[in-house]
Amino acid sequence: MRRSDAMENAIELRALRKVYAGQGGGEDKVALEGLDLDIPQGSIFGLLGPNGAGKSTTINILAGLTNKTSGSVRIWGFDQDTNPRMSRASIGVVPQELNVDPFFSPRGALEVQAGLYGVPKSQRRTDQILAKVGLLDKAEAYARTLSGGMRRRLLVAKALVHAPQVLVLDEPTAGVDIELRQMLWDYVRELNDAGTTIILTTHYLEEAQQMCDRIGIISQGNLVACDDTVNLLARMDRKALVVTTDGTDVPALPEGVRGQRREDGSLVLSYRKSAHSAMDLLDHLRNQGVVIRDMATEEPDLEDVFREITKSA
Ligand SMILES: Nc1ncnc2c1ncn2[C@@H]1O[C@H](COP(=O)(O)OP(=O)(O)OP(=O)(O)O)[C@@H](O)[C@H]1O
Repeated sequence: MRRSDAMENAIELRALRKVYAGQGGGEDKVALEGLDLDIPQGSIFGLLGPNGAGKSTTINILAGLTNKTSGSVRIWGFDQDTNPRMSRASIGVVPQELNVDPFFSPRGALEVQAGLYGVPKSQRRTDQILAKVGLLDKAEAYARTLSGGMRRRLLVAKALVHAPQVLVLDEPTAGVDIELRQMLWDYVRELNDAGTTIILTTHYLEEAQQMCDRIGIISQGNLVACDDTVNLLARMDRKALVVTTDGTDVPALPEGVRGQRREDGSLVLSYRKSAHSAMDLLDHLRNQGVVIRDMATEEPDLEDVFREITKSA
């Protein structure tokens, strides 16, 4: 099938199913139950889910590293089955594991990768990419002498040699220090601004909230939520009132309101926006004789959304 010109999605998954065969008479494992997922062109899309949800399986199928059991995968409008060459050329994947060939220098590794993808010598941008990821001064170093952070950057560079329209990063900042994380995100934003669609998985929900304009949540092989980040947050009916009080106990609270002391001693009241207001709760506390020194309200974050959605799923 040909690439459709009216394409708006960088990725389209339909009824994507993956069953891992049980080893040595063990039970089969259904990792993806039949995933339907659209990832819009130009987005920074976060694929989230608890451990074992099926994120890596999805990414490995996109990368062509794992065979799907059934369903269809379209990358940049190219069907993976009927147009494997073009669909593969449209995507670059930065794997989770820091596997780099210890005997290649970064420059050598990029040249080999470019060869694998059939990038003609005249079109290679090896040193430009190395400079972008801050590895130009290490271009000739043995990969085995690179630090973890440098290896991560080398893997990003490798995924970019064929200038893919879609870049997938599987847990790119796991175990990465703050400085490198910032540099990585700056670069990812730069690539996105230049038109690359970004898909990432991360366990840092705060990071996903900051980086991703759209988020899909997988749980037990099913897509349980998929929406723009702002909509996901707005969907939450929860809010929190944080008060500094004189006492240290948690007073009696109206039904449906959860109260908890934080380590700093502040009292957090978590409530449904549709059922209570901060003003009601302040009145309630005062009526109980609680002396309030300071107050603030907090909107829900992605952590709350994630907890709520995966709990009900
Ligand atoms: N090669 C395999 N053989 C058998 N089962 C597998 C294999 N790979 C993954 N699984 C199982 O499939 C399910 C989904 O795994 P997957 O690695 O896709 O989850 P994940 O969302 O990436 O998890 P994590 O956040 O822990 O990386 C899990 O139950 C896992 O144990």
